[in-house]
Amino acid sequence: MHLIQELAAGVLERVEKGRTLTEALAQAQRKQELSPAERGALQDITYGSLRQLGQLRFVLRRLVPKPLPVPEIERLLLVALYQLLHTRAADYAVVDQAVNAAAKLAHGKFKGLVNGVLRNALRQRDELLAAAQRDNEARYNHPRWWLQRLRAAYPAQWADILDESNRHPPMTLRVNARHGDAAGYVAELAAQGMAARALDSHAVLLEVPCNVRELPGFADGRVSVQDWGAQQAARWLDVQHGMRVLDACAAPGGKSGHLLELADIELTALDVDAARLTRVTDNLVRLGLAANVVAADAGQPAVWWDGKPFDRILADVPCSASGVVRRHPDIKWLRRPADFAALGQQQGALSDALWPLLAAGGKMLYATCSIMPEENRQQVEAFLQRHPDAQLLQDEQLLPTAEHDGFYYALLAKRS
Ligand SMILES: C[S@@+](CC[C@H](N)C(=O)[O-])C[C@H]1O[C@@H](n2cnc3c(N)ncnc32)[C@H](O)[C@@H]1O
Repeated sequence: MHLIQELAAGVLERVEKGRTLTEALAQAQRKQELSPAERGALQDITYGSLRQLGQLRFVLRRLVPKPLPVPEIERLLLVALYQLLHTRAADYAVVDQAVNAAAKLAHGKFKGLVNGVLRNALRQRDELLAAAQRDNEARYNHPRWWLQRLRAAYPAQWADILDESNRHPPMTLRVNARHGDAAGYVAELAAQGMAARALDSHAVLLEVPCNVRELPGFADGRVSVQDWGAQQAARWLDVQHGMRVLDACAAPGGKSGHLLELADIELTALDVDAARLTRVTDNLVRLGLAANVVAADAGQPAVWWDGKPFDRILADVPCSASGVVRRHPDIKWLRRPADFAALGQQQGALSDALWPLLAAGGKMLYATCSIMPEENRQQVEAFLQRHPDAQLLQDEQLLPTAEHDGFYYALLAKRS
């Protein structure tokens, strides 16, 4: 098991240096042949450590007031503290493994320190956790600047949003409307001993997340995994048979698939990232549906657009992803306050570039998985100022709850 601690500490290091958790985990798994159980353990420990990083750092500084000269030892301690404070792993085993892992670093100089710190953590557990509750970054496990922004935007809800963002995410399914509905699929799951409930006509919330291989009909495209908040996009766009539709930021293709399930449309699924775009193709193959899949920059339509206007455009623009932090706990530590200016610029430029591609009387849905107003309502207000032929039909800020992630949608119509 000390191998898992070492790998987990390495994943934390790569995230600290700016890699996403998904990339860092994939790299660790490529480097080392792991059994399915070890892969699961590595995933649980890294996701958990990043979810609780504010608290773990606070506890570590209480036990060792100054950062250690060897950052690998710091990360090893954070991982071991996560295991001691938040998992059912046997205390003695966690400490032994961390000491063995420390023996391999810095000529074993910190073996004794690692042993002492972890034993102190166990002895002082209750006091340390109580003290962490009194420090906002430790209590809410988000950077201080993030707390301030959220507090300003949501004076009444900020603490609930943060608590929700620190929970494990729900696993929600979208039943392919071409093959069935939520009520029928819930019954099918029940017959297999899997508890679930319908959220609407085609969305199903699983009581316990599972591997997709256990889902009846997954391989045949009868069902997909998609958060309920994300499922609102295709519904809002209200696609009808025969329409020309553009999904301008399509990868990995969750919303493209949903749009195609709802009507026989001519869909262009575009994304600038050719590697991510292969996942759109894979998803559509599994669903047995087809689109014109294009690797190109949505902001440069002259390069790829045939000049025929679209009846519907989905602009699911790149964003801070602040509404899906519980699925990607690295996000809150990777983002910087300065990112919002660059993201806002990109969001405005993409919306402006896409607007001329929309037919008169057509609709464009501006979407983000962010809860920050500067990426959402404020972007749309500025867009409406720049485009007098645009009318806001409806917008909604979804905040993360037990049933869905945080999303923003604004449905814009082009005056005829
Ligand atoms: C929020 S994700 C889209 C999620 C997708 N709509 C879904 O439901 O599965 C944003 C996507 O925008 C893409 N993107 C970023 N800049 C782009 C650009 N200039 N043109 C096209 N796609 C872009 C990214 O590669 C990323 O895949």
